[in-house]
Amino acid sequence: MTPVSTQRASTRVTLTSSGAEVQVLGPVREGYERVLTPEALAFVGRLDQAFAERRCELLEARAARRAEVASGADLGFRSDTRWIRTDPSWKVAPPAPGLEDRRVEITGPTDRKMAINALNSGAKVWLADQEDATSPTWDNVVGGQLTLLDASLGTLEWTSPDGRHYRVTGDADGATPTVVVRPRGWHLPEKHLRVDGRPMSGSIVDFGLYLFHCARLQLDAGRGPYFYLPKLESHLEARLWNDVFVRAQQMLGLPRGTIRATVLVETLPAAFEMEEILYELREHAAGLNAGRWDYIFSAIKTYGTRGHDYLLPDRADVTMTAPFMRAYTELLVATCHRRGAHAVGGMAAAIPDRGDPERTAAAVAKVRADKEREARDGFDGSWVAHPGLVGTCREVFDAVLGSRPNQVHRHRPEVAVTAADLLDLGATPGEVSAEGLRTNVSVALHYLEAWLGGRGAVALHGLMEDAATAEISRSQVWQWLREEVRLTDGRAVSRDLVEQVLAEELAAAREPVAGDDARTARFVDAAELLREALLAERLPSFLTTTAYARHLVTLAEPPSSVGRDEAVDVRDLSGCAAARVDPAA
Ligand SMILES: CC(=O)SCCNC(=O)CCNC(=O)[C@H](O)C(C)(C)COP(=O)(O)OP(=O)(O)OC[C@H]1O[C@@H](n2cnc3c(N)ncnc32)[C@H](O)[C@@H]1OP(=O)(O)O
Ligand SMILES: O=CC(=O)O
Ligand SMILES: [Mg+2]
Repeated sequence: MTPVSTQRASTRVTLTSSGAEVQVLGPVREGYERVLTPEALAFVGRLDQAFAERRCELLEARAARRAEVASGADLGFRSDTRWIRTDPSWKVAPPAPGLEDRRVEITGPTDRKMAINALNSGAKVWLADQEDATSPTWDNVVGGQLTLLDASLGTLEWTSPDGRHYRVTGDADGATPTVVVRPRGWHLPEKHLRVDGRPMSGSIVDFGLYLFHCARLQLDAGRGPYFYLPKLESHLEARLWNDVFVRAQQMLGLPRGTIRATVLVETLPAAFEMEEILYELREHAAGLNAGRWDYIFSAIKTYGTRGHDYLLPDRADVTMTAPFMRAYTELLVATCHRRGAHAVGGMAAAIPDRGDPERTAAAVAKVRADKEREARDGFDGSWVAHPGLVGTCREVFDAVLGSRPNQVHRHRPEVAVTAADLLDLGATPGEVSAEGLRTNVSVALHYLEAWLGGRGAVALHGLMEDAATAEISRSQVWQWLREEVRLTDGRAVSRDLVEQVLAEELAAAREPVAGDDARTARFVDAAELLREALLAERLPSFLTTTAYARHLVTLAEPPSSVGRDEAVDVRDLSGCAAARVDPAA
């Protein structure tokens, strides 16, 4: 790697190297220098430089496709890539060490306590989440990398404020899960790190820092640098990731194919390109995951302006047995197994409550039923949100897999899913109720408040809520308002009704935190963000891009040549400011 020269201000590091000038605008707290080394920053800076333009083009392509569907064109399987789907000869790479058996995967954010609990949970895989379950504050981004570094070094420990000491001991046999890191999606920028005077991609930062520091440590431990790739909308986005992998491996002297990636099929457009996505990534592909929550959100985002035929009922009624959801998971399993890839199931949101055994039993029963359906359908393993659910998921998959590590051999030639099946949103049974409307507003409000406070996953009403579930809640309200849907109580959803429910929910949320100025202020900010998103003429692409730009960017000091507003343009949501229309808006 080219040597870099470093100038270090108290809280700002400027690097100059062959072509990459990286600035750290976030505070550099004690310990951060272990992750933000000149070499690591130069590495992510160069990667970002190499792929920034393509990232922005692909984000624009997302916006263009959404506009086409809004004006009446339908999604469909591509004709130009038909040969990929019909050529039976290609397969993805065989499973890498530590990824052969994925019967139970625990997901969770990368703070130290949760990480240790996940590593001790008995799961086969820990999805170390810098995405749906993480609020990307600067401290969470860098702190998460420190957690991953210490976990890879085997030195991860933590003491809670009440004196409880946490360390990694693994399961009863001392085994720890394989670590699979989920970086942020392509739409999110990292505004605390700049290269050539513009914000870097959050995906490249999360991926690049982990790869740089931990790839060799993971390989030495008999595993490897593994990733989950979120929110892809096309095979061209998979190609971009593959090219990033090839370049990154070259730069670090890692053999091609060392990295492995499991792609979340969690957007409606991506469901039409599952096979192409595996093909693009085939030397790095480990499998596909059915990311059900973002998938529902994407269905609303993509078809939400197409009228009653595409209207979804209350969130609680949009289950995995809805025809369009069933079509999606059936296609995913069949596609994966045809190509030798793992099919990994999704998240049942019910979670245990240690203060309420009855609620816990009901949650466990729900999760069991969900995992049983997945195991029967051919999935090779699935996700849980809580250590208390690891045993349930394992039991269910043990019963189907026995001593085999997976059921990739189980082909599903009988599965014949059409474009119409994937788009059959209107056949989802259920109704739109006043309670559903209120729950959506309440969940989105409470989730946003937590997110602004640095927590990316929370338990609300006995369910795990994260960025994906909150996006469903707010986009449903937007769609129901647009369609002026009649609720089961006879009222039509109107601006006035939405404003009224939001005001009532805000008042109810503020009451128990009266006297806590920080939380009160966050609820007010959350309500303002939510109000804009619910009443916007055009459904905003993501809640998190606006919330991030306005509230999560904490500069140690602006770069000397520019002021704060210029350094962090709150209108620039994606870091693609040059684009005519911000594709993340
Ligand atoms: C749509 C998607 O993308 S799904 C994937 C992304 N979402 C996630 O990963 C959410 C993961 N789950 C969570 O974050 C948590 O379970 C929450 C926030 C929902 C609930 O957490 P809590 O309120 O702390 O639950 P609870 O009090 O029951 O936790 C009991 C213990 O289990 C730990 N725990 C709970 N969930 C997890 C987890 N996923 N990973 C590791 N530890 C966990 C808690 O830290 C706590 O530890 P402690 O006893 O040492 O204090
Ligand atoms: O990331 C998973 C999802 O369901 O969304
Ligand atoms: Mg998701």
